[in-house]
Amino acid sequence: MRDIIVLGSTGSIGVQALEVIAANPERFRVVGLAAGRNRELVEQQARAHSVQHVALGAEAAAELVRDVACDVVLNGITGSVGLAPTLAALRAGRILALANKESLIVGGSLVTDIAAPGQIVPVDSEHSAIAQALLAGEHHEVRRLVLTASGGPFRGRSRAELADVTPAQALAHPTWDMGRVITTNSATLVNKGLEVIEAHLLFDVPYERIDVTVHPQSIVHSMVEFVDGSTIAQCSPPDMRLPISLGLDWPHRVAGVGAPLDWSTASTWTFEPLDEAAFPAVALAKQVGTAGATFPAVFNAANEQAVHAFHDGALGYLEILDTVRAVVDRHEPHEMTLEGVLGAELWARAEADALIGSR
Ligand SMILES: NC(=O)C1=CN([C@@H]2O[C@H](COP(=O)(O)OP(=O)(O)OC[C@H]3O[C@@H](n4cnc5c(N)ncnc54)[C@H](OP(=O)(O)O)[C@@H]3O)[C@@H](O)[C@H]2O)C=CC1
Ligand SMILES: CC(=O)[C@@H](O)[C@H](O)COP(=O)(O)O
Ligand SMILES: [Mn+2]
Repeated sequence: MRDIIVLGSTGSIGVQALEVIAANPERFRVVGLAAGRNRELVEQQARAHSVQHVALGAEAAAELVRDVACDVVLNGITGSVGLAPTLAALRAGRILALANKESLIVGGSLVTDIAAPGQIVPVDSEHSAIAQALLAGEHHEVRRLVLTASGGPFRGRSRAELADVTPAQALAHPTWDMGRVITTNSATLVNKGLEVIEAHLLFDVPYERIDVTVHPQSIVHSMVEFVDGSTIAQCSPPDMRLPISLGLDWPHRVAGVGAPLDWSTASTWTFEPLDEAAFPAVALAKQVGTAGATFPAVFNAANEQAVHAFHDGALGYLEILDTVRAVVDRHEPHEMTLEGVLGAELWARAEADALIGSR
């Protein structure tokens, strides 16, 4: 039996995690829940799962992680506010099933330095796929990681054709049903940029050996190419319950958690290069990832501000990346301490807000 704390229990990842846990009561038990503002739903979840420990807000979530014994902390909070709970889970010696990619990206070495080997289990579908594929060889035998991207709702459009797209259009993801921020990030390809940094930090592969290919069907969740020319891919219908279940009990599989592929009907899987002119986010992410220090935190924080402004009607779609780039270009890196990272984030949010306000 594994005791689980679910952070972000009221969101897309959290709700699906609770489904996996409820369907496998002989294997998993929830011992703590944390949410942001949705008190009604988290209290309902606590009653349904007989959970005594509930927290609201990121600081309270970190406190919950420190105070309540468990085997696994699933971090499904959205945004870099998930950093404190991520650090708390690692310091408490818990397995961290990590959906909240932002905490790893902004924390960088602050997170990787305190994580024991295998302590972070990726829940992000691409990174779960890569972790599964890596079981096929040794680290020194890896030639490259290939992350798949759906391409989002605007795949195939030129930069000019992106000028007038609306928040509602950006939220119409072609293959996944996710929260608002990550869905918007999929539409700008910022999500894929963040995932390249996430892959570098999780798997210790240099940026020049991490590629992105556009695969609109979201069936191949990512791939590892080995030195002998073999490529190992992980494939399944797009359903986050599979990587969530692996996160809860890595590397063991939960029978029936996802539907298998249907090989009895004709289907086509396609791959195409990313249009970097229309979607410059991956190149910018590689630039900030390579620069390191507080640059990834600034990239993420400026993007979070710009995404909120886009949904508030204060910024156009193309201005999201323009704003992020302008903030990154002005950044003087801070020291890689927690104070340095939080200071850089504050600076980036203020800088982004000023740019947004001046438009
Ligand atoms: N959804 C998906 O399929 C995937 C998501 N991810 C990643 O997983 C994370 C969660 O995404 P997703 O579930 O889609 O997001 P949602 O927006 O659906 O859910 C976000 C969750 O975070 C909680 N939250 C927000 N702010 C705070 C806070 N200050 N303190 C505590 N909790 C907070 C929300 O609580 P409340 O609603 O109560 O305010 C909610 O439970 C993100 O990092 C995302 O990138 C990665 C891969 C796939
Ligand atoms: C399900 C998941 O892991 C998301 O991060 C997904 O990858 C988003 O799809 P995009 O490939 O469109 O960013
Ligand atoms: Mn992903």
